[in-house]
Amino acid sequence: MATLKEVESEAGFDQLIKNASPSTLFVLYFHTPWAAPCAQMNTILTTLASTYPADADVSFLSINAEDLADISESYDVTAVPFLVLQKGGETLQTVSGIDPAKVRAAVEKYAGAGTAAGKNGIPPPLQATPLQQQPQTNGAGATKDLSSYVPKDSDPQTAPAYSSNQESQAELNDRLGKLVKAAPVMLFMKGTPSAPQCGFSRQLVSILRENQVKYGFFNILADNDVREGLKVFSDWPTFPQLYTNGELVGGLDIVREELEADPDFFKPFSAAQPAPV
Ligand SMILES: N[C@@H](CCC(=O)N[C@@H](CS)C(=O)NCC(=O)O)C(=O)O
Repeated sequence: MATLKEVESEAGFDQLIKNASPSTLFVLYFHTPWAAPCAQMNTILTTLASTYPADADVSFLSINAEDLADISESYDVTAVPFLVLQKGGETLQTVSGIDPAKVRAAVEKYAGAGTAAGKNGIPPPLQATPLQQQPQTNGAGATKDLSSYVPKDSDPQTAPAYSSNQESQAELNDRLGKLVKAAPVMLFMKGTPSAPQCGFSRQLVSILRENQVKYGFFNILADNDVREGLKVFSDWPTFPQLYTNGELVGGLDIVREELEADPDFFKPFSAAQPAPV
């Protein structure tokens, strides 16, 4: 059966791509060791890979986005987890964040379905049950984003569907407490970095990009509990909200002020620096 292979070096990656047949589908999975959602994505992709035979024309590669910065830069990776589907040197599709159904649908679209037996081994969220559902947006592309979703349960597969009445206040606070620490820099925004749904969020994404900050993000339009809960939890009424090491920095205006006062504000979180552990 096919496996998810860790790419060890840029040279190794180049070699793999160069030697591949033009018909091989590459599933490039960018991750970092410190981003909690990547652990879930790892399980999802390992299971999905196992549904294909070893000689299938599909190659699942896991790439540490920080250690192999040249590769992640060449694929415009600004947040993890991030998936690129590529064939014959052409990017066919990207998937940002954890969305098991979307990941599986994307891979199957280009590689065909895996084996039925293997499919049965895919955790439930990969089949029908979404981890969260979101109200339909205006169709601008950010229909679902869970990139830095940390489930309230220890088992990611049993994370609750989006619903206001399923989660007590204490449970929500517990989830929010984990979410704000899901990555050293966490951005709670409207939409996704590639498709922001609000100008303030768009501007903050640009600032993070300019400063080469590696960050996790959460689309608050995907989860109204998080949207409303975070306003109370952090006593901050608007979005975007930026957190570093679990502490609220503020919204767009505050981030601008911080940067004005200290242009190196993001240096500890910059792609140029080793990731804090
Ligand atoms: N000046 C604010 C602007 C942010 C803002 O006003 N956001 C509004 C509109 S996008 C908001 O989040 N409102 C609450 C909501 O939509 O839930 C900042 O510095 O971040």
